[in-house]
Amino acid sequence: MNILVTGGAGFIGSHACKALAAAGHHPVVLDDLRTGHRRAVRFGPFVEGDIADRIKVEAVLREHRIDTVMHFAASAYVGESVLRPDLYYANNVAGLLALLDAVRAAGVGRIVFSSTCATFGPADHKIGENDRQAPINPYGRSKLMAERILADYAAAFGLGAVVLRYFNAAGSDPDGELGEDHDPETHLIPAALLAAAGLRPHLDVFGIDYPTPDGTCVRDFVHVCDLADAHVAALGAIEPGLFKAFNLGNGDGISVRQIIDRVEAVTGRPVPWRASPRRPGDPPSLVADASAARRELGWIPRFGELDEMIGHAWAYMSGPGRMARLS
Ligand SMILES: NC(=O)c1ccc[n+]([C@@H]2O[C@H](COP(=O)([O-])OP(=O)(O)OC[C@H]3O[C@@H](n4cnc5c(N)ncnc54)[C@H](O)[C@@H]3O)[C@@H](O)[C@H]2O)c1
Ligand SMILES: O=c1ccn([C@@H]2O[C@H](COP(=O)(O)OP(=O)(O)O[C@H]3O[C@H](CO)[C@H](O)[C@H](O)[C@H]3O)[C@@H](O)[C@H]2O)c(=O)[nH]1
Repeated sequence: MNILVTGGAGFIGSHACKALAAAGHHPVVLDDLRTGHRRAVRFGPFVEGDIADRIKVEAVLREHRIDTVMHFAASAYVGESVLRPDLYYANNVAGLLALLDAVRAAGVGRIVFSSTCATFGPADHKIGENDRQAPINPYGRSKLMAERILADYAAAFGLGAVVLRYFNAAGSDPDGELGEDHDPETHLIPAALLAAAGLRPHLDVFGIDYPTPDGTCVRDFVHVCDLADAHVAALGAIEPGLFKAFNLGNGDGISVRQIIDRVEAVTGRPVPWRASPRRPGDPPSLVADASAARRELGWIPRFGELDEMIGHAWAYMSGPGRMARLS
């Protein structure tokens, strides 16, 4: 299939392109490089552009005879969304509407969408697809609005939509070709690795007084290659006029303190850290029940071990090219 991958120069989108190409598909990347990298586009053509540019997007869809759109492009930082909600609603909601105009105009009827556990509110149990979605930050609300738009377009226009709600993406391509490369790096595991590498003086632990076993936030980490595999599987689940959503995680709740311990064990280096105030918008705990994805998509995570995720991320970060860019 010919697949338009918006955000394919980013962390998860680039890994999805690799998996799609390995499965015999043809990924075409559309990305404006606001947080992604040209060097991460290696598995098909690259078009530099904004998802909100309807004319360009429609032309790309027609030129490459696109069957399916995989929509990764978004603004995706919880903390930033609290400070700049305007950016999040513009890119994640208005941007999606523009993209969907082009998709309809070009007669493309299939979409896979990157959603998030941030569309759920705080929960004290593993979160299933039918749990109440009550986001507590603008990022999560923008993604929930996007889900609702897709569901309404499926019902009204016959669009086939599969929504994949990732929990916390982690790790990197075991071949070392791709990895997480954000500037500044705000995600927990790479931030802890930077502290272990001596490239940050310390890791700030945002809140040590949460109602969790050790007082720090709990998340469910899922390997980026397992997320990529889920996208390949999702292609077979798209049905005209239907909206389907799947939660993707390993079902293991891991705290920030536990991440520090495992990063120290995997790297063999200390992670200096200090307690800092809570980060606005952070739910105490988010852990997935991904049984529907296993059952209906046949999704079987290959890299469910946390140490392996940290090891792959560390191998990528300590590789010569990346280290040279960081130091
Ligand atoms: N990283 C996570 O843990 C996580 C968890 C849940 C959901 N998600 C979602 O997965 C998707 C990918 O996240 P990521 O971690 O790879 O982020 P990323 O920032 O690495 O990738 C996003 C890519 O989209 C591009 N982009 C953004 N806005 C664009 C626009 N208007 N036009 C064209 N390109 C644009 C960026 O340049 C970048 O290459 C996002 O939709 C995010 O909300 C991520
Ligand atoms: O330097 C840091 C970075 C993070 N954290 C904590 O570690 C946890 C995980 O934070 P991340 O920023 O790594 O990830 P988030 O859970 O905020 O966000 C990620 O998962 C979200 C779903 O919750 C979104 O989908 C988003 O795209 C993706 O970045 C949070 O409790 C955060 O406060 C720290 O203590 N110190």
